[in-house]
Amino acid sequence: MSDYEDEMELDAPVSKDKAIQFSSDNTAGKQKRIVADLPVEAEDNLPWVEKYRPSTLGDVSGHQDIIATINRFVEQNKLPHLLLYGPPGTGKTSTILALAKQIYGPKNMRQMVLELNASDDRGIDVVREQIKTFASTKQIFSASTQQGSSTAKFGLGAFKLIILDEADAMTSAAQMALRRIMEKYTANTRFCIIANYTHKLSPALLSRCTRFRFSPLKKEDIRRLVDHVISQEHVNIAPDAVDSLVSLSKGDMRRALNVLQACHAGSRPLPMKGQPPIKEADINYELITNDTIYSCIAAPHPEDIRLIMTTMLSTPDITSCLNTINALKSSRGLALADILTALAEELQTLEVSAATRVTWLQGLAEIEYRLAGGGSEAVQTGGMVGVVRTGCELMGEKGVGEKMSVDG
Ligand SMILES: Nc1ncnc2c1ncn2[C@@H]1O[C@H](COP(=O)(O)OP(=O)(O)OP(=O)(O)O)[C@@H](O)[C@H]1O
Repeated sequence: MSDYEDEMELDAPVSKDKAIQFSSDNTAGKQKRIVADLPVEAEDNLPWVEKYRPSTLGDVSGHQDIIATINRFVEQNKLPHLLLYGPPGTGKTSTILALAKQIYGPKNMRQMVLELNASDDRGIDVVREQIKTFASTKQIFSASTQQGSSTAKFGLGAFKLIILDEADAMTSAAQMALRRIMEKYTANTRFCIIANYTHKLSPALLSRCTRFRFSPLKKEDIRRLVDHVISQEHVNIAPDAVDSLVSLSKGDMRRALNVLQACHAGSRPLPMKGQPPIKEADINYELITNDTIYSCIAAPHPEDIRLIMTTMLSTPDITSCLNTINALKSSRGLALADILTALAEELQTLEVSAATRVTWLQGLAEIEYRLAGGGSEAVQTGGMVGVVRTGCELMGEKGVGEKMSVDG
């Protein structure tokens, strides 16, 4: 799509409802995020992660300290270069987009914000050409014309904003080039670097930014948005399934929303007597259960993990132990990597001697490492049984057996 067509699309008549629209500008070979007004129907078709993306800083779940500090920067008109880092799906991109919207207002974001996904555009040419061109051009409107933004009040409209998403994928040459550009254009540009890992970023770049770590979201923060989406989208889900969804998301809001949407899409409307329903809210969907959530996430069910653990702890005969586990793995379609994660958590709940615990943790960590490096699933399954049994031998059969009977 040409820039001209982009403009036409933004100028098209629309309803009052607004949403962020994404567009891939293939001509420039880069991803661009475009803020546009969308009709309500178009908004309905968005994936829930986009439909419910926070549109103001106040909508961002959790990270209260970070949001408060960023708000203070804006109030004092002292926005530094930012580095937002942390695990996926915790709100880094959402936070900076909400901030940009607050500073410039939705209408001016296209002129004032350049968003580059460094995974695609990681070369030195991008830094040299695209960023330099954008950073060096002057803005074409004054702060006072920016409707619906806090810019006029705070005078931040003087700055353009460059968002470098997934910057840890940039080459080191591009990072070197970037640090010069950051310095050169500080008078009229602020950079926001987003990354999962800071160790892949050059120290020179790190020292130029104020860093904020986005930790995995707390369960209550995920639950609040999940509950909101459930009621907005009329999802029919059992309460214990919501609990499982929230804890299996492990602090990743994107994962929680994607799984919820996938499960909802998979649940069929129940047959109704009389007239067919007119509104979405009137349709009754099949109940989403705990099992639906586990199979959608492809996580092993806690009962299966408990059975695997009990088998290993109580069966000294390694061959029959392996046969039972392999049969369960193939009947339930379980992957060893998933079993290891859940098993390590489950073993932690047992009261065992320090020597046994160390043997288990160290051994499982090694197996996970070998598996990630391409080790054979069958051989490593044997390794897992060996590690757990070695820990049991250290305690003597009685110790572990007694604990298992206490836990039931
Ligand atoms: N803190 C949050 N509050 C509300 N919604 C969130 C939050 N974090 C993530 N989300 C939801 O998850 C989606 C993905 O979030 P976002 O793109 O901000 O994650 P990210 O931390 O930048 O992840 P990545 O490192 O993978 O780029 C958003 O569209 C939003 O719907």
